[in-house]
Amino acid sequence: MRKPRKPTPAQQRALAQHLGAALKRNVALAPRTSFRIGGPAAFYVEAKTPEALATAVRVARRFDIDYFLLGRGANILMGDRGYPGLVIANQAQAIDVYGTCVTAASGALVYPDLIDAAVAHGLSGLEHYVGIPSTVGGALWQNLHFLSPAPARERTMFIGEVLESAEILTADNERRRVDVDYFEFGYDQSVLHSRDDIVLSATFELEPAPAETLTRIMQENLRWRAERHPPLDSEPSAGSIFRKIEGIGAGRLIDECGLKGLRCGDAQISPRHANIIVNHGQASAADVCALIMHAQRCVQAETGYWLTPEISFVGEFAPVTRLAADARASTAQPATS
Ligand SMILES: NC(=O)C1=CN([C@@H]2O[C@H](COP(=O)(O)OP(=O)(O)OC[C@H]3O[C@@H](n4cnc5c(N)ncnc54)[C@H](OP(=O)(O)O)[C@@H]3O)[C@@H](O)[C@H]2O)C=CC1
Ligand SMILES: C=C(O[C@H]1[C@H](O)[C@@H](CO)O[C@H](OP(=O)(O)OP(=O)(O)OC[C@H]2O[C@@H](n3ccc(=O)[nH]c3=O)[C@H](O)[C@@H]2O)[C@@H]1NC(C)=O)C(=O)O
Repeated sequence: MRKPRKPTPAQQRALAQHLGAALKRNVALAPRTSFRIGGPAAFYVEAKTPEALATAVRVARRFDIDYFLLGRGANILMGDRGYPGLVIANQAQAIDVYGTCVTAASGALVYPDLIDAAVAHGLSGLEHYVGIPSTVGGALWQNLHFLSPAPARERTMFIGEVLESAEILTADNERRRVDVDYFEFGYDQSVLHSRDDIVLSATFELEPAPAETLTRIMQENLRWRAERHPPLDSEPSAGSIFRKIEGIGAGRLIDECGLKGLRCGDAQISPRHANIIVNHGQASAADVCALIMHAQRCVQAETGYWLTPEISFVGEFAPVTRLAADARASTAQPATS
């Protein structure tokens, strides 16, 4: 990814002129990410509707201003020096239900808002993703997934299976309705990784189902997550740090290298799940990067596998100053607070 640039004075004037009072400066981003890490956005705008989202993106593109589209901030590590360009926070959240179809603006939260709306109408297809932090746009970007219902849990289910169509803003700034095939969904994969399209809204085709079935699936899935993953509210994280290694498991490799519980500053490889790094309060992006690099080196040296990050690294990063040796030493001294 190209290093984002600070807008020139002429670009800053264009932003102020076209975004008006909605444009904010120097806005803290850490509270807007699930990791609660990272420096501020130099320029920041909240888009409350798909139209406002399309406008903000068009302005940034027209004046060649670097921008980042922020969803729930659940799959990113924001750099300690923040984002020097324009952060567009997607807060377009309208949800409409017609028969068995649910249409949501791309900034709507999959959980709780979209799932609650579907379940309240007795509609099945989205309840599997309960407890996973994501906007609708982020969910299509990554083809949000979870295991099929208990007790079998025999396969992975993907949100692409219930997507009917979406409205996108193409890289050429055209608003277009596209169907599910357009997305070329795979595991953690969609066409959005390789094209500059923005999802504005999405329509899901769901199936009627008894309320008891939907409630049971949601309770079982919430329990599954609570048993395996650190709680997001008290131990902020970005979910899995590394991509899945099919049939082996990134988490298993890190665990087998004895790295669970390893700390660097306030960042720690979760003692509960080795593929999740948690922030104990004041962790910096540099602390997280030190743990990532350390895990990559250890796993490669001991198993021959290279761990590829699943999260996106956004903005400007300070150098990693605390290194593996410090991190390893800190495991010998359990935190006192
Ligand atoms: N399975 C699990 O347990 C978990 C899964 N996740 C995944 O993390 C993601 C979190 O979503 P969210 O917090 O909303 O996303 P983020 O704010 O973390 O942004 C992640 C990326 O999504 C892309 N994106 C976001 N919104 C849109 C949009 N409207 N149109 C096109 N691309 C978009 C952007 O890609 P770009 O930079 O290319 O524009 C961005 O880099 C989901 O995909 C979810 O599946 C997260 C935690 C746990
Ligand atoms: C949490 C995420 O997604 C989750 C998703 O919730 C669940 C359910 O579908 O399947 C994946 O988890 P996972 O725990 O199976 O993935 P990995 O981290 O690769 O672990 C694989 C296996 O390793 C073993 N494992 C895991 C952690 C650990 O500390 N020790 C260990 O031995 C477990 O047996 C586990 O099943 C997704 N992770 C990835 C990287 O794909 C996320 O994307 O942020």
